[in-house]
Amino acid sequence: MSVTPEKKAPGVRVSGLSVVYRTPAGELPAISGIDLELVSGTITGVVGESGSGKSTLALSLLNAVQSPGRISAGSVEIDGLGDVVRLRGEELRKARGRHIGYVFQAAQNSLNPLKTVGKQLLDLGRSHDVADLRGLVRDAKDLLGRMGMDGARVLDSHQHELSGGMRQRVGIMLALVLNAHLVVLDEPTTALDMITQATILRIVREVHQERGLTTLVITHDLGVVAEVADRLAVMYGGQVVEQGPTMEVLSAPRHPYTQGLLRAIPRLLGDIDEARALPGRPPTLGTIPAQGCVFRERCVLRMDVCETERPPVVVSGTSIVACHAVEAGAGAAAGDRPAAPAPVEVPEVVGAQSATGVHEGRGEQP
Ligand SMILES: Nc1ncnc2c1ncn2[C@@H]1O[C@H](COP(=O)(O)OP(=O)(O)OP(=O)(O)O)[C@@H](O)[C@H]1O
Repeated sequence: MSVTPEKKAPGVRVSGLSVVYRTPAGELPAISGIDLELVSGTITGVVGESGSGKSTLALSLLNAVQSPGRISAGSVEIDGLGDVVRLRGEELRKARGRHIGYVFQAAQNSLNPLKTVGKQLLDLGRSHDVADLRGLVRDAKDLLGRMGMDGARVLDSHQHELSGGMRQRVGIMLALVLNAHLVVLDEPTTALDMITQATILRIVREVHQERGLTTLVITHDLGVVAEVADRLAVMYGGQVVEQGPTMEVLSAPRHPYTQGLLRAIPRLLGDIDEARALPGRPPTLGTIPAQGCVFRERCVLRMDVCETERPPVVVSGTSIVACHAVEAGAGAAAGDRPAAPAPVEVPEVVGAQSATGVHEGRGEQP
């Protein structure tokens, strides 16, 4: 298959995507049957608790799921590249970096400690047949300068000479410098202080607009998506349970899980007791229910059908929610509706508090 990438923000359509990991108990699904569209030129945020499958989804966009994992079903159609799940070898290597830029979790620790950043930049350029290496260095300095750093100094530095926030910005520079038009950022601001986090989110937004990108931001922090994302997808137990325009989802969440996540965020103003942690724990690979609704164990709207049937997808405008109770409520007369919790406020502070409490990054690299 020949790859003829378009040099403009590509649209991405993820359809029926499932990934399994091999375990002593057999192959178990980490994500199953995911449908998600990244609209050309927009920023999509994917949010969910640790283990919900966010990083696995991000890796799938690059066809970079490593053994013991594998994509077991579905497709990832990227405009100009086709179905990435079918790409192999050199085509796949070229697609990554050149057409799909990415910063993976723990990017802060993924630089080569023995080489300067500049040397690694040149290696990257050569491996992608960049003819104008001077131009590449110029672009890198420019990007680093935009992110508030002295580009020349950073390129001359080794990893240990840079702070965590600086390394994170170097990671973002390396994701953008080959001029990819689809960019995947997995936890771009985790482990950064609030000021650095706000700076990085502003840069992500600015560069996205200036360069005309399609961007996917993976995070466990609802404050981060509220800050940068045009659209939001909420993951739980390896499935997307709600998606739609960010402000719509945050101001009128319909899935009980999204409602629970929002309630768990303490406010700057107001009574701290009003923040209510979502009771229970998210499922692990071995405990994701094989049938029915993956969220039912923690759900206040649980019904009998949730035990056996995967929730139907309820579409309303450009928002989608997968929930039996929402479907029943939407279809029933007002008096018969399940008692949906009241709407919740949009988070006020960027990253003031993780939506999900503790975050456990593993720092896997493709
Ligand atoms: N290499 C692996 N081998 C076995 N199981 C894995 C592997 N990588 C991920 N998993 C499992 O797959 C599920 C999804 O993990 P994933 O890392 O995609 O979630 P996540 O939402 O990104 O979590 P986090 O925010 O902690 O990174 C989890 O149950 C995880 O334990």
